[in-house]
Amino acid sequence: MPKFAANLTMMFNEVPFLDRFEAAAKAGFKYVEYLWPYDYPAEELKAKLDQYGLKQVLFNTSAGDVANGEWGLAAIPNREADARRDIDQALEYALALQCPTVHIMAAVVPERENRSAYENTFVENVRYAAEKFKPHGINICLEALSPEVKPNYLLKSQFDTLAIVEKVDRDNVFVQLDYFHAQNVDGNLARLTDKLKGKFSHVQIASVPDRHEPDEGEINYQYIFDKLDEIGYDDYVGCEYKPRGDTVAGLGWFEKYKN
Ligand SMILES: O=C(O)[C@H](O)C(=O)CO
Ligand SMILES: [Mg+2]
Repeated sequence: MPKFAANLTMMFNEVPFLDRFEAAAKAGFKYVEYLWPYDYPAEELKAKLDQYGLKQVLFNTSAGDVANGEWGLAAIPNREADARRDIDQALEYALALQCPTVHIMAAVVPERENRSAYENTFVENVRYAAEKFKPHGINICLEALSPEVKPNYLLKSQFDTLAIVEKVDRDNVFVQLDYFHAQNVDGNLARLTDKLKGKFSHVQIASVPDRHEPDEGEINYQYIFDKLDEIGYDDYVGCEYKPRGDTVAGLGWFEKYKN
């Protein structure tokens, strides 16, 4: 049965971020993920995890200058120093939070830019991270984002991500399989899951088209959860969705899966 992680960036936003750990634990979650930890000292976040008996299972490297259109630095040519500083900071946080996986964000590729230069930069920066994280047993995930959410992001299809993972060729680098994006871009989710078996190590879920709870929309998540069990997937499933309304009121779907 999947191990569900509350996404504290998207869920429980009825309360301030630091109160969401308690809210998630009270709602029955044992695992959490969120996009970025860097606004808080790692010690403060670890104290919250310990206080409420939660395990951190994922966070991202920096998004960069979001106000100016950046969404990740690791693929931007000539920004390697910034990207590797962010990777080093992510390692510090992953160690402090005892977090097993870091999602390395790539970048938006502006129109008319040389796409292969971005891909090559990303491969080298991910290899740098893979080698720094390996001695600590920390994995890396790379994620495709649908153009509807993030136009011109380097990775669009799950197969773009798989191609980069294979080019990086390090055994602690995997696909982050976000079924919301996968349905928007690739579809054919059952066959896709079979094709990615063994190559993905973190899953995220949300309804399509509205990115709400997984109990609505065009994806039959019960079928997907059974599929994940069938292939022996025993990593985490991040609930990266915008609640329709009150977070707790929307957790009826979770009742039967409480870990
Ligand atoms: O947006 C997503 O689906 C990613 O998981 C993320 O955290 C940043 O793009
Ligand atoms: Mg995602």
